[in-house]
Amino acid sequence: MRPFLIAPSILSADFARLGEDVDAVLNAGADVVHFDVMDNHYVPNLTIGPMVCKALRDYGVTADIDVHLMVKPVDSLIPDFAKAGASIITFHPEATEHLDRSLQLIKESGCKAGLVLNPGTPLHCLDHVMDKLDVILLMSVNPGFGGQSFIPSTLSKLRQVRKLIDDSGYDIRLQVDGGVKVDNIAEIAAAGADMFVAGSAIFNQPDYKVVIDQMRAELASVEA
Ligand SMILES: O=C(CO)[C@@H](O)[C@H](O)COP(=O)(O)O
Ligand SMILES: [Fe+2]
Repeated sequence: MRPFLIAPSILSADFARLGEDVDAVLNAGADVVHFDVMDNHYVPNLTIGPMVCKALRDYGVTADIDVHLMVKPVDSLIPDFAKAGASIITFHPEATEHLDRSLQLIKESGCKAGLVLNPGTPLHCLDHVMDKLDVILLMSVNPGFGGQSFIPSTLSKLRQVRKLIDDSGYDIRLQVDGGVKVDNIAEIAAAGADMFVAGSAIFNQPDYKVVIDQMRAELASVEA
């Protein structure tokens, strides 16, 4: 399996000093910035858009920015986020009329593309698009809010998707998002995830490096 990636969700960052907080978490050892976009329509919460992504780039953030779109419809925002500096764009299949077209739009915009499956979303929507995916994101909470508890049935879903990816032969990351903490990250990795979104577990602690180091130590026990 490829190296594990830790992607702090900036939903739990300090928005009043976002650039500094993102720098701090990257300097503490995070790999990727997870950027949650909510529209108060597809999910019952409202967050940030392409201007904030561009602002982070202008501030000097060079790490990959992983844009998790929780918006409906998705297509019109894809070029806007690509221009704003997104590296990866993921969206939920329920939020678009044309799954394949939305994936193609992301690829054409020069970004990596991913699908996000909610806890209750079946796996069959992956069937005919595996060749267009760089990331499959399994939500381990229902989308809309940080700070929720990990839904345990995600573990068996992760095992199923890990097998699908391995059997497909495609180079696809398996990301998990929601309720990821130091005390469950090893179990989640053992089930097949290789990219871990964590918001409250990191940003609600005074020292980000301590948490990220603890997460890496847990992950090392799985790699061994
Ligand atoms: O997409 C979402 C929520 O919809 C996530 O990215 C959360 O922001 C993760 O937060 P924690 O569960 O880690 O606090
Ligand atoms: Fe997210």
